[in-house]
Amino acid sequence: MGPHPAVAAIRLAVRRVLHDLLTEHHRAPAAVPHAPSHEQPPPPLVLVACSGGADSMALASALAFESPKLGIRAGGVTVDHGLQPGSDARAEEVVQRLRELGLDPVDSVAVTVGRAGGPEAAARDARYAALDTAAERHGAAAVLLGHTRDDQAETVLLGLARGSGIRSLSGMAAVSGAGGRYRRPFLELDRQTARKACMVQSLPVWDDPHNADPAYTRSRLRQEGLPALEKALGKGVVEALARTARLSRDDADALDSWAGQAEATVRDAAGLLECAKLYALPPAVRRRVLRRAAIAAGAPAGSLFARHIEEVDRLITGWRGQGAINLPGKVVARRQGGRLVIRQG
Ligand SMILES: Nc1ncnc2c1ncn2[C@@H]1O[C@H](COP(=O)(O)OP(=O)(O)OP(=O)(O)O)[C@@H](O)[C@H]1O
Repeated sequence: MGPHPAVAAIRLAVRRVLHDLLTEHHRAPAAVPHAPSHEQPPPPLVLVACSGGADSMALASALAFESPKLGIRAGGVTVDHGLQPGSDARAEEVVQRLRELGLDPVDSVAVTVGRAGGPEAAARDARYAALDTAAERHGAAAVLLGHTRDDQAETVLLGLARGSGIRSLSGMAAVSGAGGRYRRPFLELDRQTARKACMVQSLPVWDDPHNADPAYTRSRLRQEGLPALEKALGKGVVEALARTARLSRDDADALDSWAGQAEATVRDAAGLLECAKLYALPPAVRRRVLRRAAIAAGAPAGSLFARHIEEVDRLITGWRGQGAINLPGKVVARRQGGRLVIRQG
């Protein structure tokens, strides 16, 4: 008898990602350029980022099962955010469970969570910094994350509510981070499947109280928002939102690339943006050109919002002699004699 369907599903999702990694690994140029060609590169190491929750425990179990069959080494990392009493002991428990699955090396990394951008963003920043460091320390080819289709649906809704365009509707990428380090094998898998896979494999899981804490936006969306949407629109809404993410990502990528090409055509010989040429661009392309120019001038991408760009855009499309626009990073945009000047100071 084969494995339970939920276990088969998580293993298949991980196997696909491991296959991709192996293919990339064998295509990559040798780390030592003049090494004799008969020397095989060492087998790649893949780490699982594990909180001890159902999604990442299911991921860890599937990685432990699939990796030896492909000659891949598998390890794990758990991050202790230090936000709850006893979090260090829980992290040690996660380490224990990962070792019991046969993963090696397994690290527990304690981080200090700052305050920048709110508690959720600060914890995420600290976590990714710790995962990056762990991946580099071990020379890992990839770090697997347990985000599911439900997480993706939540991310799309959060992006929609921000009102900042299709890039924020495109959710999380299956591959992201420096050199494509982060992989999300469960992005097309629902949370219930991961939970079920843990249950039938008798894997103990830890339910993070933050996930149910109404103080957090994502928790409210998870507990109240999505269930209400499913009630109103039907169960298919999660899948539809995940599809929206995939389609929006392709659209956003295409528009970004169009804007990259358009930017060169709207600059004069001195490199200044010509307002008349900007005006002639489709609004979606023009706004992207303006965003690129603001970032190139020193505006931090993370604090440059759609409303900033809309204001700069009005210097082109709603010109009535208005003054300079102040942007984050002390960047100023002003219109001068048919040119748009965006620079710091
Ligand atoms: N403390 C942590 N240590 C290591 N990895 C983490 C930690 N918290 C989250 N991750 C990684 O990020 C993914 C998404 O985390 P998030 O908190 O959004 O979801 P979650 O529902 O808590 O996930 P899980 O059920 O796996 O705990 C996790 O599946 C895991 O891969």
